[in-house]
Amino acid sequence: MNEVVKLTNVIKSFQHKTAVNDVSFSIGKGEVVAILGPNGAGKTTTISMILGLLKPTSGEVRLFNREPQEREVREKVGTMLQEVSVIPGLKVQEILELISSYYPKPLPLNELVALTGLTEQDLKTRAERLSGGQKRRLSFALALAGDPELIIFDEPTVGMDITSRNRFWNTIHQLADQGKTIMFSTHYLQEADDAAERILLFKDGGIVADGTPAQIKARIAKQSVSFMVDPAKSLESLYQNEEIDDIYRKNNRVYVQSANTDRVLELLFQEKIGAYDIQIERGKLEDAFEQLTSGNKEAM
Ligand SMILES: Nc1ncnc2c1ncn2[C@@H]1O[C@H](COP(=O)(O)OP(=O)(O)OP(=O)(O)O)[C@@H](O)[C@H]1O
Repeated sequence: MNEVVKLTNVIKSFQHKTAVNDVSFSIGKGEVVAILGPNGAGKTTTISMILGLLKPTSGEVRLFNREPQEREVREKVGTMLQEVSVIPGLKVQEILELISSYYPKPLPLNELVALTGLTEQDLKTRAERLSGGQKRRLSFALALAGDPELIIFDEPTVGMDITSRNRFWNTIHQLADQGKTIMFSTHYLQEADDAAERILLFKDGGIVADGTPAQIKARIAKQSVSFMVDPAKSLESLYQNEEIDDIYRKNNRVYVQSANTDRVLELLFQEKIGAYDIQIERGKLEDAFEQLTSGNKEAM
């Protein structure tokens, strides 16, 4: 495989915290990959190491089979981070021309404008007068200025309105069609599902699932039987059953996940659990995601 990004047993510890704990994965040319996970899962730390902004405590990060800090590697990588900083005193067009001049094969200005939705007016505006949304467009244009082969975004759509969001993802798909490799982090399962062809699901500094959105959904959107029950009632006998994948409580209901819901119903009556208001449901994706990333009986 033509590997663009490769992490091998990467650990990053800060003084009192292991932010990334033994992560390994590789990403091939042309893949669009979402790093998905809740707050503090280690997404930004992982991205910072891929960009060469942080060094791993141990393990190895390689981009194009080289060190992330090498100049020739950095020229092939475009990024838009959470913090957007701009150069005050210069107009948008001047900033773009300046940054483009550092790259060996920059994209022409008109292409940058077409890809990012910058307007004629934006180009003439001084950086310090840009609105939040305009700053983001500039930052997106700067990420693409060097016509990068690998593009990395940390939570790119935070603060974007729906129109900007749609435009952003359309452009990403266009870039993916050109064979660019794209990584982005997000909190939102829906966004990862819509935009990525592969999801790396992070939790507590590790990867708990790696697959296509369809595979991840198939694994987490399991069928379940839900019911109300006296909270004092022990569910121990259910926990011991092999056909049951997981049991959790949400909004006073108990959810029992299993591929065999008929068997769960049988057990409920056999074991005299005292369940009432019983429902059989196909797990909702968002619920399953929440459950998966909030620490339950079984991780994937
Ligand atoms: N410089 C640092 N010093 C100490 N701890 C840190 C540092 N950077 C990150 N951490 C901790 O490492 C863990 C992972 O943080 P990280 O920012 O990578 O998570 P994240 O998945 O990007 O979260 P979010 O979605 O909130 O941005 C967190 O517990 C965070 O507090």
